[in-house]
Amino acid sequence: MTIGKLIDGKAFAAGLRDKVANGVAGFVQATGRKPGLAVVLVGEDPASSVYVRSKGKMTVAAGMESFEFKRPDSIGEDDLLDLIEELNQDERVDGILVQLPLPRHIDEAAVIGAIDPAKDVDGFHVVNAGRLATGQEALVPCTPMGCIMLLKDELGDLSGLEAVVIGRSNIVGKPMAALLLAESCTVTIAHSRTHDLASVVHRADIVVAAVGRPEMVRGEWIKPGATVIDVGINRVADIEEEGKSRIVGDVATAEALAHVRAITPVPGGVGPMTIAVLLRNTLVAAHARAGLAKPEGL
Ligand SMILES: Nc1nc(=O)c2c([nH]1)NC[C@@H]1CN(c3ccc(C(=O)N[C@@H](CCC(=O)O)C(=O)O)cc3)C=[N+]21
Repeated sequence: MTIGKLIDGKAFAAGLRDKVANGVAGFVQATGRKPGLAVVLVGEDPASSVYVRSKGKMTVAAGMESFEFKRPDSIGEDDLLDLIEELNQDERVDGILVQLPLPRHIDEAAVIGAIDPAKDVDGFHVVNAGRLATGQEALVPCTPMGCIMLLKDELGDLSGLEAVVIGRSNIVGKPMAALLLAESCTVTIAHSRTHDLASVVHRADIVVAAVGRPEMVRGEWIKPGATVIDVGINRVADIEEEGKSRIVGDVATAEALAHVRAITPVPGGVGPMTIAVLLRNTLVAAHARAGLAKPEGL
């Protein structure tokens, strides 16, 4: 049996961050200031803290200004909304990211809705979601945008291809489907209520798995020669070493490799792309806010 290829998202993301760094240098020359990204973290979740730290490091490495705001779990919604309003008004801030999920007592939609859409580098505001859905210029959610970049790099023109997205979240599934549709794919959104998921997936030339269930998509589900993007990041107990954990995706990668043309690994696939696109979106937002043309090649 032939073996498919692993898509090196880590390397692709590094290349994208280099392009962003070049674009940042141009922006600094044109405006005399650095693009700025503000990240807001509520609570002490260790995994979230790790991601926020790594975002901050990569922001600075790309030549941008990083502003981090940590607030306790106990923060009231009003105080969080006040912070966002401050960041909306701050001229040094081009991008605002509020790390999700938020504590249960805070209305996530209200917080996202308070972000200036021009600074919404996550692309979660309804204005950006609506612009994406209607084919207008928008800030696009980082993870789906990263997936599209990997797919176009692997396959070239996507038009006419059968794409199945598993998962219907506002963060990945829905914007992913909108982007695939914009590339003229035939798009199906499958989810937890879908009947006979295996058969639905078997139709697909492109599979995007974003369900958050470890290795749920099995190798035999995959149509021979399909390209698979695994968005899942699931921490599971390591059976080899007691007390240790490892990260697996939503796809049984080893099985799938016997069927696919190409598949993204976890880790080292979509995850690094998410942060690289966040930097890209921050640079794009900075250009728009400064009245400059969109940076080329990004
Ligand atoms: N407003 C908001 N925007 C986000 O974009 C957002 C968020 N909230 N909340 C949390 C999730 C999670 N997330 C990840 C980003 C990069 C990796 C990543 O780089 N992962 C590496 C390393 C994985 C590891 O070893 O821990 C990989 O997959 O290779 C993972 C997860 C962004 N998120």
